Amino acid sequence: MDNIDTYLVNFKGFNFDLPAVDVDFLENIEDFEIRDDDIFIITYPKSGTVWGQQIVSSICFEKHRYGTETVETIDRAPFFEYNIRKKDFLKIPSPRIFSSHLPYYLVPKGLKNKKAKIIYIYRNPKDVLNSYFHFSNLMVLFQFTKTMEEFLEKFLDGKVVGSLWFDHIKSWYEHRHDFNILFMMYEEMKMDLRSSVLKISHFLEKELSEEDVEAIVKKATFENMKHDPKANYYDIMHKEVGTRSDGQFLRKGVIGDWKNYLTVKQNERFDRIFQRKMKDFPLKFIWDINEE
Ligand SMILES: Nc1ncnc2c1ncn2[C@@H]1O[C@H](COP(=O)(O)OS(=O)(=O)O)[C@@H](OP(=O)(O)O)[C@H]1O
Repeated sequence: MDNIDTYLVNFKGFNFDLPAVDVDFLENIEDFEIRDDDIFIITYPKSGTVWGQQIVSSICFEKHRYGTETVETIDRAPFFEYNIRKKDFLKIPSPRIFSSHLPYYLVPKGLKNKKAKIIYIYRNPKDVLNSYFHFSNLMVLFQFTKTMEEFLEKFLDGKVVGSLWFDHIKSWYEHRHDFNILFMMYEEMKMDLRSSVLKISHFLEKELSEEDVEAIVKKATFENMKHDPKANYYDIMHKEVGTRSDGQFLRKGVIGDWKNYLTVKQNERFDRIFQRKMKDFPLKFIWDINEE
């Protein structure tokens, strides 16, 4: 355990958000008892976690899908290592859905039984960087960074919650055979939400009617989530955790917004590092809405 500054703590080589993490929980995470029907949504921060929560919750729970309950998405699919609302995970009825940014080597070892399921959502890292820059400056739990240049430095050094993006995705992918895992790409979800919902429901072995699929797709659009108080995190951010301004969690939800924030020089630098680090990595990335 190594406190890096007032915002970051390093535990076993991975950076956590110091104000939000429960260190005792981390110490015991390896032995956390996994149920066969547990579902984990795992991401590097700002890659579509909350979107995944909304989709998976709507697939698993009819009441969530049709809005006939008052449960917020964060309570349907709580963050595992950031248990902000202090839920008793042992009392959550099955199927439990957890959200997490953990690296493969820190997740409960029961996940290796390959019965419980993991959905790993990834996003092109320039949009991750950009989303992260805005989010960190909004939330009091994260360090404020004046310029994109400064944040880029931190991101490329892995001095952020979640450590290095490159390590996170590469090591999860390399260890995919140890888990029952489905990789989903944010950009594909954006371009074809319906197919993505079907892919996820198939992986979760949930039968859905045409009406169900339609309801889930509708519920998981950016526009719907942005205006749905149970899904948009407004209360938790602004009333419970604390923000520096009136920004939104569901900021833009688009592909390629990084183009509005990275200079040509910053972009070229990113490309050079990306090419070096991701050489031979088989998953493709979509950087621009006009790409396929
Ligand atoms: N429905 C839907 N459609 C498209 N995009 C969506 C959706 N829901 C969330 N988002 C966008 O995902 C970004 C937040 O990522 P995370 O949920 O992983 O953030 S966190 O790590 O849990 O804090 C953040 O991206 P940016 O808008 O680029 O900042 C959210 O807007």
